[in-house]
Amino acid sequence: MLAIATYGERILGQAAQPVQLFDEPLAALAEKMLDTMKLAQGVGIAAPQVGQGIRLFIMASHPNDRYPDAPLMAPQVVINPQILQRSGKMLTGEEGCLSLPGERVQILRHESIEVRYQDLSGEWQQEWLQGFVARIFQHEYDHLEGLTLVERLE
Ligand SMILES: O=C(NO)N[C@@H](Cc1ccccc1)C(=O)O
Ligand SMILES: [Zn+2]
Repeated sequence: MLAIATYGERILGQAAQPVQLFDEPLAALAEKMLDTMKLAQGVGIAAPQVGQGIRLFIMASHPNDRYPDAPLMAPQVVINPQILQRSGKMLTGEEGCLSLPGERVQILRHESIEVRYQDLSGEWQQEWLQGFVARIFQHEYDHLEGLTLVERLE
């Protein structure tokens, strides 16, 4: 569906802007991002990766060829996310990035995080995430800050 920017493209190094309008075009973008992510066998995707410099990403952990052990969750559209708390405990785990095709690297992340974000209707959600889903959230959040796996390599 949408073209995915690859490492080195300017937009991946920029901080994204907060979302203000929770309108139909935003919902349409989220839908296209989900389709694009599924086609690429992904478990998450951030708006800057499809050329949109806004603070929106999708988390959609599900077992597939690339992540056979991934837990199944309903896809979640995350808008204007905040990380409120980070566990002291850190875990190293394997990550890939749709903007770095073929790369799989070991990355250190917080084991659990408390997060707050808006959904497509603008409603605020607040919850604790742990494990692989917390990992995806941290990975996607990095994209909104203009960071990729490359900047996270120890
Ligand atoms: O590139 C993206 N999202 O930005 N997609 C990654 C998401 C991800 C994050 C953390 C661990 C594993 C996988 C993917 O391989 O589906
Ligand atoms: Zn990525």
